[in-house]
Amino acid sequence: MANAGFHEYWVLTKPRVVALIVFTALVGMFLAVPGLPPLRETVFGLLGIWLAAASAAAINHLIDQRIDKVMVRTADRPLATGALQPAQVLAFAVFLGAASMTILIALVNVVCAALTFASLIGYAIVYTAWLKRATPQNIVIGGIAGAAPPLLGWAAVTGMRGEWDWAHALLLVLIVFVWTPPHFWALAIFRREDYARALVPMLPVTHGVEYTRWQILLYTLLLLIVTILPWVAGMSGLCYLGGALVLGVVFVWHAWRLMDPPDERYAMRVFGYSIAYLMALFALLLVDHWLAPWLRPAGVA
Ligand code: HEM
Ligand SMILES: CC(C)=CCC/C(C)=C/CC/C(C)=C/COP(=O)(O)OP(=O)(O)O
Repeated sequence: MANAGFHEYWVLTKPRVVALIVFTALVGMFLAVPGLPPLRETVFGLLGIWLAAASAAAINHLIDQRIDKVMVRTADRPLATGALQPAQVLAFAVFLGAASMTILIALVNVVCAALTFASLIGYAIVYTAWLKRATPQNIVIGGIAGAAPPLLGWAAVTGMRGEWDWAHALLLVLIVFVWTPPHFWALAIFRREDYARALVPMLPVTHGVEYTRWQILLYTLLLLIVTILPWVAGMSGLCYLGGALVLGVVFVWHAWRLMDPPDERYAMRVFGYSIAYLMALFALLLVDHWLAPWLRPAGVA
């Protein structure tokens, strides 16, 4: 357990993944209400969601120790190298999870706390301990947990009371859900030998690279369609629609090129684009909501 410090614990929280997750929750909060969302629910809601996602990420490290040791991409993780011991990681994850639940229950609301807890269990236990090892559809089903944060943000500021417009939140969840397979499978194509060695049944290992490329193309096309829905539902305006179409067409173009890629690393370019895509798409939702209300159909908040 030599040399364990802040950095090792920070790495356990998958900080960059969780940062984007928290951003999608923030967008869910802003789109939930006209004007600014309430300050306390926004600040503590984001803190609670961040702590829960970080806790889930730490549990993922704990459960995946054996796999992480075998894969080149993950071999330098704190548990794989022995920089941290399993008991330390467990204590850290429980602390983060308990802090999250305390904050959400005391300062936000129970609906948000319950949905956040379900997402934590969904990713840390259902996906990591079970689905990941069981089926090549692991990340499709497990993707529900990673896609939930816009709904968690929405729940934080509305408590899901009253009107039914929280169905709009489900559109944001649907977008992240459909985005997840091309996001992950692009990386999995490049890292397929890692997964094969670790005996993890990811799609490129079980069904081959060609089949996975087709799936990526199909999901990016579906994503292009699904991202039109916020405009169809009157939740977002033309500013969003235009941006979403441009971003989506570029994603489809990348997926199309991946069918016959210029080089082996091209899959990682698609993976990199997927991250920039989601960031930009959610930023667009926010900008559209705030800066371009005049482009939205009359009467829609
Ligand atoms: C089941 C769902 C998901 C799977 C299986 C998955 C898988 C992965 C993997 C394997 C990596 C590479 C991590 C590394 O090399 O350390 C990654 C990176 C990343 N993922 Fe995902 N992901 C999922 C969902 C999400 C979601 C929902 C978000 C955000 C909303 C997200 C955002 C990111 C970001 C920002 C990175 C880059 C991290 C970095 O540069 O360090 N992912 N993802
Ligand atoms: C409470 C809440 C909002 C939870 C969110 C859950 C969360 C942190 C989702 C992130 C998804 C992710 C990084 C999956 C990769 O796991 P992996 O084990 O396939 O990847 P790895 O090999 O890099 O560990």
